[in-house]
Amino acid sequence: MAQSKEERILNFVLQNAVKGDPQSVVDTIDKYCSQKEWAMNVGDEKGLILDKILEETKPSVLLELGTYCGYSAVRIARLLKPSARLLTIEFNPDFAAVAKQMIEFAGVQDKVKILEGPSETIIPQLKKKHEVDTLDFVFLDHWKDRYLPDTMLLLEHGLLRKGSVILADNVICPGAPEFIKYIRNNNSFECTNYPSHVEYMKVKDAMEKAVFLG
Ligand SMILES: Oc1cc(-c2ccc(F)cc2)cc2nccnc12
Ligand SMILES: [Mg+2]
Repeated sequence: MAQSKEERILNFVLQNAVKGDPQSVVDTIDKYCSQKEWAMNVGDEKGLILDKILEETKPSVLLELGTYCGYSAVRIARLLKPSARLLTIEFNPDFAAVAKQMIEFAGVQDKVKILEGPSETIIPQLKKKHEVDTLDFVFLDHWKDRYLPDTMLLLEHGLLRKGSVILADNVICPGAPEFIKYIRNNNSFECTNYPSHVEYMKVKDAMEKAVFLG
């Protein structure tokens, strides 16, 4: 079978990054995707915003929606304290297979667990099947029309607590207008916008942070 773009990214990492060094995996993916083939990783510019918010929040239990090749899972895991855990949901089995190898090569597999399937099915299972009480940090980076319904699911299933941080990628491009309209008009959330650019491009984008007030 012809190689996919995601397999080409993985192979470039396996051949050029340092095994067990998450920073080198992040840098190598950025190098490939800025010079050879564009891919929808959060990238280094928005990645630095993600890093800063993680360092301010110091989360222990994290959820990511949209694993893709595992770039942000590795980027997040490299900053987590030893006891912290990241659950990451990926709908596409081919992407999940690449991400699994990426995460293992980076050496962060003890902190990251990939949950394969649709977010609308997995979110309701987090408490009973994945031993989650509440989430400290949620990174929304999957299909933009799922941002609002999945946020509603998190609330409905009591997965957010006072101070839980939701960080959403791509609120300008491709955009998540329904999510933004809801979250900015909901008094239970304190929102902050972080202007940036689409990964590896000059096109404007932004991330939105929403802190749940309980
Ligand atoms: O960060 C992203 C960027 C884009 C994207 C695609 C095409 C463009 F032209 C511009 C931006 C799509 C994404 N889908 C899911 C998760 N993250 C995404
Ligand atoms: Mg994105």
